[in-house]
Amino acid sequence: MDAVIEIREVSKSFQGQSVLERCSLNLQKGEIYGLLGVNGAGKTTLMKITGGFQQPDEGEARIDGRDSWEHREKIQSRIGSLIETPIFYEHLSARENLEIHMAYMGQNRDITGALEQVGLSRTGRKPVAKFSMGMKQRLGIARAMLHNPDCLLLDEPINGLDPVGIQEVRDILLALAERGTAILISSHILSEMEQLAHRVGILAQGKIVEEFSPSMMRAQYGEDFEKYVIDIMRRKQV
Ligand SMILES: Nc1ncnc2c1ncn2[C@@H]1O[C@H](COP(=O)(O)OP(=O)(O)OP(=O)(O)O)[C@@H](O)[C@H]1O
Repeated sequence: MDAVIEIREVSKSFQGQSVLERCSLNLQKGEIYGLLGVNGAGKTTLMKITGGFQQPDEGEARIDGRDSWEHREKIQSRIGSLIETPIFYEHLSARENLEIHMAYMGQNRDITGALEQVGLSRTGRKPVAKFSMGMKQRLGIARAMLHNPDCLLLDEPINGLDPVGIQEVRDILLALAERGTAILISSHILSEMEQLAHRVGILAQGKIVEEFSPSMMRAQYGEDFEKYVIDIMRRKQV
């Protein structure tokens, strides 16, 4: 089966400091891939390169066969992404922000349904400036998935969400994957990855140093599962 996301031997340095070093990974249609790594491991950088928001020094990222950097405008109009803190028109409401986004994407989708899905349907005319961090995060998720993208890039999407929000987002992502969306998601929270990801990759020393299926790993290691994974992350840290 063809991969929706293909990252091949991507390298990236900032001011001579290598962050990614010949990093490769693939994602299939309908797959949720969890990117796990310590602070500064390069997860956000990898997400940005995947979505064509940053140019790799070497190697390539492809979405649906297209080079993400070369075709970044087209790619970014097709994928959904939530990378770092989402930026909104702060003086406008949640609905107005989504309307502007839809106009930009040249689409007309069910904004009411999307707001309901993320629990923001009753925010009315309240400007985003008055939203809590979790509410902004929910709005970012609604915006990322509003146009039913084939591919979603989500950098720590449950950051700032309450347990209800986490459950809602988890259900939404599982349903999207069920319908065929490929989802690359980063998180620091292993238990969250376990409940969501089909495959988890540990990013350390600039590349994926270990890949596993959380359910198989749990079956194999039982209660020692977390310890095993944290040990790998610790050992591979530079
Ligand atoms: N534009 C930039 N200029 C300089 N350094 C950068 C830039 N972007 C990222 N870095 C550096 O690259 C490294 C990896 O950053 P990145 O944000 O990708 O890590 P991360 O795994 O997402 O971290 P966290 O879990 O803390 O969010 C860090 O040392 C960061 O300071």
